[in-house]
Order: sequence, then C-alpha cells, then structure tokens
Amino acid sequence: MSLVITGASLLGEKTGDLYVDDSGMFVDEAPSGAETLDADGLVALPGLVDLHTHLREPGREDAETVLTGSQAAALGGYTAILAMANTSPVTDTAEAATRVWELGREAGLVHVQPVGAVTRGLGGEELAELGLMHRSRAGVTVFSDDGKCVHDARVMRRALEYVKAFGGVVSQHSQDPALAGPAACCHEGELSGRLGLPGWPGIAEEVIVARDVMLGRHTGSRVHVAHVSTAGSVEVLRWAKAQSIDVTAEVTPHHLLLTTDLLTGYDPTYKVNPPLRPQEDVDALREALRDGTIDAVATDHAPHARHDKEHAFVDAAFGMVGLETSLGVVRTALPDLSWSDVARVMSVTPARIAGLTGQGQSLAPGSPANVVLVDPDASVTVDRDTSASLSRNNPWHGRGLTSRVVHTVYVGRVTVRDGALA
Ligand SMILES: NC(=O)N[C@@H](CC(=O)O)C(=O)O
Ligand SMILES: [Zn+2]
Ligand SMILES: [Zn+2]
Repeated sequence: MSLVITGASLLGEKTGDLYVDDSGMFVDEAPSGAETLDADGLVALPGLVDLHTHLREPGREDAETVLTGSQAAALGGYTAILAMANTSPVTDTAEAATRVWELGREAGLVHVQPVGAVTRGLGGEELAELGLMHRSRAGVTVFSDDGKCVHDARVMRRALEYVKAFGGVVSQHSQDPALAGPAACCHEGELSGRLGLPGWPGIAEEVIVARDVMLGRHTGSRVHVAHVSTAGSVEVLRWAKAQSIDVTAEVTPHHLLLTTDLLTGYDPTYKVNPPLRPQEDVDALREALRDGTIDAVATDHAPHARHDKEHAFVDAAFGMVGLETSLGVVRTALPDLSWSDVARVMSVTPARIAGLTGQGQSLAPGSPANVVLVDPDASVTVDRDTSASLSRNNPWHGRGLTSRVVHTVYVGRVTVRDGALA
C-alpha cells in the first residue's frame, strides 16, 4: 500500500510531504491511490536504530520475546534493533543467529539484527563461530559478550583480528572482573559505603576502555564501547579519537538522566550494569554526546521478570527496560540537541556502526521508507503497565518526559499509528 505522509517538519526543519510507493521506498511524487498519514505539527526523523537491545528469546520468553521486544521498539520509534547474544542458548553459532533473524522477520515490525557472541557460551575463552555467523543469512557484523566483559586481552586481540577481515566490530561490556567482581552492584563511592552495598568503581570500566582502544590501534580493527558510564571513559575516548583510532561508543538514556542517589531507597528497579553514576559523570556523558566523542544513544533495554527483579538489592537482576522511552529521555536530558543531531545519534550513526547503511536512514527518494513522526511539544507521564514489553522493570514509571512518538513507519508499512500498535 502506498502512503503519503503530510505536513511533517523534516528533521525539524522545512515542512514537506513524504511519498512512499507500494514497495516501501521513498519516491519523488505522490503515488496514486495512496493512504494518507496526517503528520501536521510533527517532526519526521529516519527510523531509530538501537545498537543494544536484550530480547530474551530463546530461553526467557517470560521476560521478552522477539515479537514483544519488536512491538516495544516500534512504539519507541525504532525500525531496527540489534539483539544481544546473552540468550539461552547463547547466540554463538550461525544457526542460532539465523533463528533470531528469522523470528525478527516473522514479527515483521522492525529489522531484528542478531549480535553474535565473541566467545563460545560467553565463556570468555574460545572464540565463537564469528566467520560463519557473518556469512550466514543473518549477516552478523556486531559481536559482543555483553553482560560479560571479554576480559582476557589475548582473546580480545584475536577477536579484533578476526572480525577485521570482514569489517566487523566488537562491542565491549567494559567491566574489569577483578576491580568490579560479581557482587559489585552500585557505583563505588561515599553512598555505597553508607548503604553497605558492594561498589563497582568507575576505574573498572576505564581500564578496559583504555586497554581496548590500544588493542584497536594495534590491530587496526574496530572497537565499540557499550554503555559508557564515566567521565574517565569519556576522557580516554576523546584521546583515542584524536589519535584517529577506530573506536565508537554509545551511552544509554538512563546514564544521561539518572544518578546514583536514586539508590537510597534500595529499589532494585535502579540496579543496572554499569551502575548509575554521580552527576559529574552524567554531565560529562551529555557533553560527550553533544560533541561527538560518544557516537550514539543505545537503550540497553534489559527486561527482567518480576521474580528475578523483586529481591533484596544485592540479589536482584541487573537491568532496566528502555525501548519505549528512549527518545523522550534524550529530549528531556538534552533539550538543546537539534532534531538532526537526534537523528544522527539515534539513527544514522548507529546504523553505520552496525553496517546497516542504505537500509533506511534517510528521508530521501530511493531510500526504504523508515520514519518516525514525533510530537515535539507533548509531555508524557510514563506508565509501566501500558508497555508492550513483557517486563515491568521500568525506571521511568510516573515520570514526565518531553516529546511523544505518534507514528512509526517500517519499509512503508505503518507499525504505530497515533501512539498505538497499528
Ligand atoms: N545492563 C544490564 O544491567 N543488564 C543486561 C546485561 C548488560 O547489558 O550488561 C542484561 O542482559 O540484563
Ligand atoms: Zn553490558
Ligand atoms: Zn546490555
């Protein structure tokens, strides 16, 4: 079905109509017999791309499935998501990656691109089938042991050398296990001492970021730093980019707005890896996103079932959901960011990092019609119970966020209309 999207402000600038033919591509002229989607007063951005989503299928379909995660993504304005490999079983074979890719196609709401594990079973020792996963139908280009750090420098070096051959990238969960061990559950500082919670110091992240940019320089391969959380990591990244080292980095919405003092009530909703940090770190992350030191915003959407999350703080699972709220959080945390900068950090650059270029990160004729239409002035109070996600570990519940996703279009098909699944 062809489509005419009328009256949107394109990237927050000039107002115009967008035309989509029945193959789902943007075209120059209005196709005849097209459906009309009213976007008067809305801002049109290319469909958002999330470099870091946890779907829990296979293994924990009680917390999220590829379908429910895809629904949450569409509601958040996404048209592509990268599904992390820490499922059960782990996505460490071509067969497992192809299965996730197929489930994404069946759901049909966003492009679901599997991330392949770096090591077999996320064990940190033996490389997974990196080449086979890349050559599979899923065409995996991003590899990550996320949830765990590839802490052995020799393994990380070999992974970087291996993926270089086909232009892949390793996305690292930077957490030195000796400095932030398995018990570490909140930012190490004055507050963790007062609360009696085992601390996870910023340096545990920074030493791995520093090591990995040097391994990136040594191998000439591509390193991506997942969920950067400290000012020290930003300093390392700034230095590395000044040396033209091929490193990219992402920040989560929650690390741009929430701080460690939320933990005073011991509410496990706020327990996440890496932990929420003090305001100085939040300020440094915002500045780094503005100036391009951090390339992208990625949700790290990490759904967990109630019985894994509702425990004493030290025992609860790490992670929070984020797909449906990310745009609102970014607008709230950085109201000065232009819409074209929002498109850069939430769509164009993440697509480039993931090797998804040409798959719909432009509003120009000839591009697949992936577009999100946003009400820039709306303010929304988040209600975790209206979420499409199967999980309720939502740190934004009850908060007001700026802007609202009104419609999402994925390859010419309306997936979200008036804020609801179409
Ligand atoms: N972010 C989290 O706190 N949890 C993630 C794993 C991860 O991103 O490290 C998860 O899979 O639940
Ligand atoms: Zn992680
Ligand atoms: Zn993650």
